[in-house]
Amino acid sequence: MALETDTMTKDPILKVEHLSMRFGGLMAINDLSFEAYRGDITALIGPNGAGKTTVFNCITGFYKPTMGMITLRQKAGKEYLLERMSDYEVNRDAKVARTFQNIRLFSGLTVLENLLVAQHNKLMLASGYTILGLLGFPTYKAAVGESIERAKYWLDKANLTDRADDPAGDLPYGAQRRLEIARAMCTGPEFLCLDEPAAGLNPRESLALNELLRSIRKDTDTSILLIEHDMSVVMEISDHVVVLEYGQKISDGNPDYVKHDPKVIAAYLGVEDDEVEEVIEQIEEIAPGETH
Ligand SMILES: Nc1ncnc2c1ncn2[C@@H]1O[C@H](COP(=O)(O)OP(=O)(O)OP(=O)(O)O)[C@@H](O)[C@H]1O
Repeated sequence: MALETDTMTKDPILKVEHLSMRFGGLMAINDLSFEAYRGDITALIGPNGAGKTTVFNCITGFYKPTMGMITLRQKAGKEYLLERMSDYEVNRDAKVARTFQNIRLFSGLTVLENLLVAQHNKLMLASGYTILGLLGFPTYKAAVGESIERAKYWLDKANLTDRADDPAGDLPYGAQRRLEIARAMCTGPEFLCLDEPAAGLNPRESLALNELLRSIRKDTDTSILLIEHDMSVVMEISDHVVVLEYGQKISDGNPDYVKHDPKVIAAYLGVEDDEVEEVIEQIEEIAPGETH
């Protein structure tokens, strides 16, 4: 299969090798291999039921795959075999953060509190897990200051500073999505997995999301893997796209390559491979230049 990405110069942060996941008689993921590169926004796309969320759940320790290896290599070179780790360890040790299809904020806490709670682990570590630590340790005080600075930084990046004291549950939907991403960023992840971040957003909210994701790519060392149905988001912000159908990879490359891949067109239009040429001709007649 052609891989239209310049893989020679790319540094993989995530390697998925021969991943399979069976649910009873259903092979949800079947011998899937792909890489996500450091600093990139990689999109995992495919029709409904293709297996995208299952891949996410395997990467983030929510499912134990039936077979296969998932290796995350941090910037400093340390490697983690994610398929052997719990969801908690994947987050704490490998520094992989995620969001879910359905929003999971603390809706009764304020926006700022949500960002501070996300840094609880770091603060407890700095306290030495003792009351004396909380009261007197300079390391704890420094960690508190750092957490507040980090929260302020992500409030600003997510364009939520003016809503900092409002309950998270009162925010419009698009702002809640950005808050979830800001909260994940407050944990200082090396790898951020976003499950349909643009789902249900209006065009303006979608633009604000794109801006936030671009600023993560530009201003931080965090690499992003996202599942997305909204093709305008995928094509606009992704560096690399992996396409699944029935649990298998059908295309892998840069957005332009994937967009014109007949297999991808066929999968999305729900036609057989041998009908693709005919469909492409029809598309060419309706919208010249949209296909090769
Ligand atoms: N816990 C589970 N138990 C049984 N079957 C499951 C489970 N999770 C997913 N599946 C099945 O695995 C297949 C892949 O599902 P998955 O949710 O990963 O697809 P998806 O590409 O994320 O779909 P969508 O775009 O609709 O969210 C589906 O047939 C689904 O019904």
